[in-house]
Amino acid sequence: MKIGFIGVGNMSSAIIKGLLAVDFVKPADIYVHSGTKSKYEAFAKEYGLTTCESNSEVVQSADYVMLGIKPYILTDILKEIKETVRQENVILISMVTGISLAEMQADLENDDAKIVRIMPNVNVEINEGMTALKPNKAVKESEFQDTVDIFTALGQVIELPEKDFSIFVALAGSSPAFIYFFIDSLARAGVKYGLTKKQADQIVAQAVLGSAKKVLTTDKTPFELVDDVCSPGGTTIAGLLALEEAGFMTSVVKAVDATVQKDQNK
Ligand SMILES: NC(=O)C1=CN([C@@H]2O[C@H](COP(=O)(O)OP(=O)(O)OC[C@H]3O[C@@H](n4cnc5c(N)ncnc54)[C@H](OP(=O)(O)O)[C@@H]3O)[C@@H](O)[C@H]2O)C=CC1
Ligand SMILES: O=C(O)[C@@H]1CCC=N1
Repeated sequence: MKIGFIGVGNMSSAIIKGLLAVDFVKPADIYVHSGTKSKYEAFAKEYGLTTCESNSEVVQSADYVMLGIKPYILTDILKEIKETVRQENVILISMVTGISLAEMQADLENDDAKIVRIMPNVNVEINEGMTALKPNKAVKESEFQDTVDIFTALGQVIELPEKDFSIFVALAGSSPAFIYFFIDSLARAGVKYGLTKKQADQIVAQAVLGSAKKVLTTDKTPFELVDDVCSPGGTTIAGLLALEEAGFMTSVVKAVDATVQKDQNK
């Protein structure tokens, strides 16, 4: 399988590193092109990837082409590659937030163009990603299965209707930033009490990792797990009530609301 990337920024490079880590494809079977030649050439050289001279050349070279570009340039890029897309049996995989399959087909002026809309997160780099996928009608079952296989190699996958992509962005696409921020805040409190930041980061990250694994492996709900940690009259309930007095759950929901709103106003 040959996989192309139009745009090799934070998200595409995380996907590439994750794929190479599990030998999903040979480095030379990954084709890249981005906005700045010096940047994508240096990245390609470091990982042994194949460079292309244009976005259209990526479409000519690869079977599956990921669109790893910002929403505001997607229309221009689709117009740039639309003739090549017509000529090649290529499957486009768009990770671009807020742009529907129908909008992309319209930009390509081609309802037969094969497109899978996805929403990954940066943790694909360590093969612990969470990716949502939705193919358009033109994508064959075997082609969609290939796309699912790519992202299964990079973590967990879920097929979702497009109407759920905005909330998925908040819960999985953007949430690593919220979770890193939570980890940093908790660790910083550790520094306030005399730990080094390095010690505190490690302690908190392991606590978050263990808690996430527990949620994924138990039949209990997260709320029941909260109860299990809160000893009557103990330290945890004191901390938990202070967290809620400061509006923890409301803050989290507000973050999700803002993320969803931004995604829908792209
Ligand atoms: N970052 C994340 O965690 C996630 C991002 N996404 C989505 O992925 C997409 C990419 O995001 P991200 O990787 O963070 O963004 P970056 O800004 O890191 O990367 C954008 C890429 O687009 C390239 N680019 C700009 N102009 C062109 C052009 N004319 N032709 C080809 N490539 C071009 C840039 O090239 P250069 O730098 O060489 O100029 C760069 O490689 C966005 O739509 C985002 O919403 C989705 C899920 C998670
Ligand atoms: O911030 C963004 O717009 C992208 C989408 C999800 C994560 N990063």
